[in-house]
Amino acid sequence: ILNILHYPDERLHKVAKPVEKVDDQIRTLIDDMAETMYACPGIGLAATQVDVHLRLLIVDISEDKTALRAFINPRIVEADGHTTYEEGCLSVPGIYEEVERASHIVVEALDRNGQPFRLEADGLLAICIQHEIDHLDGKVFVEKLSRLKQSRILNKLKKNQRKNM
Ligand SMILES: O=C(O)C[C@@H](Cc1ccccc1)[C@H](O)SCc1ccccc1
Ligand SMILES: [Zn+2]
Repeated sequence: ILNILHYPDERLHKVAKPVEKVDDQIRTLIDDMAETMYACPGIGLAATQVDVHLRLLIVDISEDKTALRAFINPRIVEADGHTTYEEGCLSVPGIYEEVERASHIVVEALDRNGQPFRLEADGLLAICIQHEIDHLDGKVFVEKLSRLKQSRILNKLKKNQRKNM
């Protein structure tokens, strides 16, 4: 199980670098990230969140954890429509806020064997992939909200940390 960085950790703002070679080390990282994600539980996880600043994310929105997909060097090549969803984030525990994103996307990426693929996604899968790619670009969903909401969230997180000390 890998340690997940918690907002407002500055490392969550680092921009991830492309994966040069899809080798066994990358495949081990994918497996470790999947184990970590399922344990939370979560339906998505970006390498940035486990302090590995490489352009790699995993998603599995299936109920029975049988649809794990790895996206290496993902690029959104088409994005249209609008949808809002009450998002959460494993790096911002306890915070859920409405976020607007594209409702349909086409993503190109490499899979865990280094093979290129193209995926069309709608609904929760599209939302999740956009949320994870934001992590690779050093963005956390709470930063899309108003300044007022962000300050209230930071205060709440600080209060939670004091409580857990
Ligand atoms: O922190 C993450 O990146 C994992 C996120 C992925 C996600 C966020 C918003 C909307 C969809 C996916 C979640 O914490 S995974 C937990 C979860 C589970 C079911 C539905 C939404 C979020
Ligand atoms: Zn997140």
